[in-house]
Amino acid sequence: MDAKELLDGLSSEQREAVTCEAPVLIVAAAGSGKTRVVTHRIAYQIASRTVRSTQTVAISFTRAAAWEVSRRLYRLIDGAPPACGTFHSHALGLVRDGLNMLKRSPPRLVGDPHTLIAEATSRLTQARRRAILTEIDRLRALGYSVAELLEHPEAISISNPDELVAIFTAMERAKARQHLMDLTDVLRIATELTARDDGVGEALRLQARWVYIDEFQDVNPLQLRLVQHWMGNDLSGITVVGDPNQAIYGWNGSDPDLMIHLHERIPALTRVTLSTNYRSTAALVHASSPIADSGFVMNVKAHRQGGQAPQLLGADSVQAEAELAAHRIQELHYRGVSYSSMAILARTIRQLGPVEEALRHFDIPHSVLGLTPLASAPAVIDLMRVARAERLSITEICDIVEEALGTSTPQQQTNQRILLEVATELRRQDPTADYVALDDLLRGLQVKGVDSVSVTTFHRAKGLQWHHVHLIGIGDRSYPSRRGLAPSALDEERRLLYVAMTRATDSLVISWSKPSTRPSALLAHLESDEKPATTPSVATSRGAPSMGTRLDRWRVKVAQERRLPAYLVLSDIELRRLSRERPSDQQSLLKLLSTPLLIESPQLIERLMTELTGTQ
Ligand SMILES: Nc1ncnc2c1ncn2[C@@H]1O[C@H](COP(=O)(O)OP(=O)(O)OP(=O)(O)O)[C@@H](O)[C@H]1O
Repeated sequence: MDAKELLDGLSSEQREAVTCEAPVLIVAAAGSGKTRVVTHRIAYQIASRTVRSTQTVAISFTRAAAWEVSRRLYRLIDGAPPACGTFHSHALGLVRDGLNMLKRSPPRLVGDPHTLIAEATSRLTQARRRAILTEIDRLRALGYSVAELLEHPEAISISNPDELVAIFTAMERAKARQHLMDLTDVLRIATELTARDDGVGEALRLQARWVYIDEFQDVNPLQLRLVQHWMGNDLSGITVVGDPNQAIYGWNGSDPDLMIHLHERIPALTRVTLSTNYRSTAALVHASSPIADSGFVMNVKAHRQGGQAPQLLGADSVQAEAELAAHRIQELHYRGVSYSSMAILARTIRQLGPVEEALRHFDIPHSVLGLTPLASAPAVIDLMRVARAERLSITEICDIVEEALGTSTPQQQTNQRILLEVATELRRQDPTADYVALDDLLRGLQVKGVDSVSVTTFHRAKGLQWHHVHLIGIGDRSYPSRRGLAPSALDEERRLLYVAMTRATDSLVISWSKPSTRPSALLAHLESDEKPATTPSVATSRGAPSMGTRLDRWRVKVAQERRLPAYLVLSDIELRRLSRERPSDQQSLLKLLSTPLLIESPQLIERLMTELTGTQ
């Protein structure tokens, strides 16, 4: 595409973000088209010869995001696109190239360095061990070495810092002894190599004259330091895009202040704001915006007008809440909504269990934690099983997929081709990748053409969107969790809820279950806008269950007897109608029903009547 074409279809603020001169900070609201802007900006600058592709680097936060950027650039750029990858994949490339030039072999990569210090931590309780290791990870992400910590023990934020330093030292020694490096070391070694005052450093620095970083709010000091050295301490060619309101990786040392105060490091920085949300209806933007306010006011505007405010629902138990979500999904699907345009999101992986169970119970196709139908397609499962069993490298995987393509059915080939495309791109980004990295990438990918509900965590939902989203576990007693009560952690939980709420394009349900009796305090502004809805699963506060709860239990019982989804026995709409109208005879009951199963079964009508009138 030529430079002019690349501006087609962009709003005026997006055009400004694409065309303005670097260095630039693009502050982008949720749903404001960050990926479109980043990819069009890179392509535009290459097409207008402002930057050279070979000296350009695009950095994303996840493999899935890097893959998406790379995929789009292939379509937008005539010729070879620039290097796209995550911080770690770029850093691995630098370590490999740099050490190669120095004729040294790179240390072997170890996934989890904590496994190396089992002995040094064996006396500790589980909780203390976890606290120390988490704190070591945080300090390392901030760039601290053992020597630096000895000079600045005040940086350690847990009790008995000497114990932490001793364990940190043991970990570093174990890695050195076995010639190992972990992912944090990869960033550190890459930084040292790029900072070298010799031909090696010079050659590496040539790669990064222009750098584009997406999701900049999640950058930690170690990552920023790498970029700074890689660019030869000249940040004039940098473009960063992000939203401080979506910073959710504090545990990894990331700090939205790095973005908010970037102009202090780069005085020539131009700031462009993308304040229009193209994703969500005005009602949803209105509902999520107050949560976003973290001293970084953005005044988000909605491109789409109208819409419904989020629905607030309470349930009796975690299981009832999960069933509620499943019912709603089934009902929407019944009305023609595709499964893949719906998602159920939770704060923690643990909360997804009951949801998965409820969806399985109702035979609703779903993908948990982004394990997409591509990853679960039989042809892909078979190949990945071989890859895992034989611990194949990415090159070997590409070979076996290519081989399999020759003998597969056309149906198998569709998924295998996508797999090959993904594996080939991963090999290009990171030739040292293996089956673990590919597995990881496949989990994060949304594949078109297969219909299933996404069930995932708030963290993993970042950057994605669905038409209808249901957030579970957002009650006054459960969100934020007790762990989130320190002021900085509380801020992060608030931002996390903001990320989750802004994933919905059209409708959003927010639910909770006992012991919570109302929505999280973070949603107080919604409660005053709209009285929380009562739901089929809500029980009265004390004593006898409400009519809604009784009818819901009744339909679940009948559904189980007949091995049917509950919505086919009695839909949510009918259930609410019956709770409200309370018909006292069969004739008025029949007028309120539309589900064929009930209408055609005198026996069920009689049982339902008994339930409604409370006679046993
Ligand atoms: N100029 C535009 N006109 C119409 N739709 C647009 C425009 N720009 C972006 N969109 C649409 O808005 C939606 C959100 O875009 P995108 O996912 O890139 O947002 P984002 O800024 O990355 O959001 P988030 O940070 O919340 O993940 C997408 O459906 C995209 O196609």
